Amino acid sequence: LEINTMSLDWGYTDDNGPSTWAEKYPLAAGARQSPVDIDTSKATSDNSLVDREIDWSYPSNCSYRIVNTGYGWRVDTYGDDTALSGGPLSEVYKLEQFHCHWGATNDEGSEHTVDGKSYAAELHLVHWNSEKYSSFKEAASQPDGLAVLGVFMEIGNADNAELEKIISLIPKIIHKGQDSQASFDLDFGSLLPESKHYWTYLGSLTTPPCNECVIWTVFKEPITISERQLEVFRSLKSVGEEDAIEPEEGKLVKNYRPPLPLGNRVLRECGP
Ligand SMILES: NS(=O)(=O)c1ccc(NCc2ccco2)c([N+](=O)[O-])c1
Ligand SMILES: [Zn+2]
Repeated sequence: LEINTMSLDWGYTDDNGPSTWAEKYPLAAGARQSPVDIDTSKATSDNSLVDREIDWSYPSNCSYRIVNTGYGWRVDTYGDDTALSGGPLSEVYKLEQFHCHWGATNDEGSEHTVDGKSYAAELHLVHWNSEKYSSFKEAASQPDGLAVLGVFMEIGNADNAELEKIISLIPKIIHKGQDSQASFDLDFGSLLPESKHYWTYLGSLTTPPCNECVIWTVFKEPITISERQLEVFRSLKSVGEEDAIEPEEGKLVKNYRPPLPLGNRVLRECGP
């Protein structure tokens, strides 16, 4: 019996991409899925969020490892001294990890879109409700368990210097499963936009198992990265070193889920 370990049970190709996920991951067909298109005419700026700005606090040494998940890069963080609060959040959430989604060309790649516009990439900072739950895993099964900050990334002329610290490590994790211990000093202020203007809604993980456990906060203002930096993301491979394939095969050129219907969910907006 030859088990073909090469075929992933989900991914971003025509035969295992987002339109097939619900076959193996039924939550993907839920009514509270992410991402969504942010229709700015539907966003309500009611007083429920007035003066409820998002407050984050991350020590620069909280990142300890970067790993190739097969779906992209992910930086794992020590959450102990981190905190995310305010905005739509009723408790303090701790940073678990951050990662990114991108496309094959610069006119796609973000997961959320704004009035139908895609950005070239989208950064996700994932937090969990450590006030109410005792672990990330437990929180990921609760409707208010996770809080993810979404930051749009657009192509600019300059490199993003902080992101460069991550990009410089990517050649060490080209293949799925590879990781690099890295306690780099990261100024998160450069990975988040200056403006705290955001949209927020109740959604899900944007990859299987698509748990509907995320309070999403998407910043309106993008940060910029260079084309070269984005090309480095695209050099990552979705297969392991042992998978004998052609050099050009298995490149992670896209890892974004297209938007799902907002349905009857409320989309709130806050900020100047
Ligand atoms: N693109 S995202 O920020 O929504 C996202 C997607 C998947 C997973 N994880 C997949 C997973 C497995 C069990 C529980 O969680 C995470 N995360 O873990 O923070 C975040
Ligand atoms: Zn993500």
